[in-house]
Amino acid sequence: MIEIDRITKTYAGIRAVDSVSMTVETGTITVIVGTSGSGKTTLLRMINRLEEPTSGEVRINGESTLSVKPHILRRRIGYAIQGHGLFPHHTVGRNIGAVPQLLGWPRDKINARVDELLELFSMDPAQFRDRYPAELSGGQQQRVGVARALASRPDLLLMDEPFGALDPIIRTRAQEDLRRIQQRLGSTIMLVTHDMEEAIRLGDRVAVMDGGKLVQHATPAEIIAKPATEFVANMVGDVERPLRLLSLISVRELVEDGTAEGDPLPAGASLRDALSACLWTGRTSVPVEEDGTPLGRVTLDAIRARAGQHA
Ligand SMILES: Nc1ncnc2c1ncn2[C@@H]1O[C@H](COP(=O)(O)OP(=O)(O)OP(=O)(O)O)[C@@H](O)[C@H]1O
Repeated sequence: MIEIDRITKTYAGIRAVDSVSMTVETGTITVIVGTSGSGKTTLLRMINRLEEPTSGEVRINGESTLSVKPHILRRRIGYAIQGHGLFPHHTVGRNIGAVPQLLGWPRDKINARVDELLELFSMDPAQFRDRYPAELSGGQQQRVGVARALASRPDLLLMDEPFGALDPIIRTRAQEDLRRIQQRLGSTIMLVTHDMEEAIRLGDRVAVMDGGKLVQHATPAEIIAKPATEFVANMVGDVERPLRLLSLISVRELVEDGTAEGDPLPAGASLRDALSACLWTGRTSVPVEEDGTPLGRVTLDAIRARAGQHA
């Protein structure tokens, strides 16, 4: 568990981060979202002490980060940034193995870990392990950057706009990969973005920053349905709120008996996907299946009623 306790950073009398407190549960993703200059990066960098707090503290599993030397702390906390920051003259394998090597892991264990991570990121180890960063696509470099940050199984992974440089399609894939890998490894992640869409898609919790203050810290569904301030409501975008809400609810929740025409949707698809399928086909319902077995259908009326309930 990560406890952030009234952490504050003042630059020349201005509070870049103003008494922010929050608790992050182990094995979850917290996304910090806010406009430019709201203090997101400063908050993140105080956690691994790349910035020293003016006041307040951070505790990781009960231990204050102030009681650990910063360079030791940073070996225990992964850090991935936009543009990945890979060492250009080191191979992919050496890049990923950098922190385990610093920690003195035996070579066999490092090699096994490098291959395990490459496989997790769908990159064939035999093909990629000995390449240099310049021989990879932008999306592959980004994956290697995240793999490197995860290599020593850190207590916490901090990510600052990790997908900022990726085009929209690769970005969506990178987000899905991160979710899958986080669930597989049980990692605890804090990720900064200015993109509410990304926050809602990735976060177990979303922390919204405005002018250095934490204005709301809640689940994506709560953020959408009950924005704490006008600023949060604006960030979510009033017009898109029903659609965002539908994207968080699975078709399984609204499936009913009966048949429908057209290609079936998997039960894990979102109501937004179901709405899209209805609009695209001009039909008022869509069939639903699970592992090839028909489950029933979901209707446009049911989707409309659910969107109107505001979670
Ligand atoms: N080293 C510094 N010296 C003085 N002011 C700083 C310093 N670093 C950040 N600030 C100020 O602190 C505030 C918060 O900056 P921060 O980088 O944390 O915001 P952010 O939300 O991450 O923004 P962005 O999305 O643009 O990166 C800004 O007003 C910034 O100008």
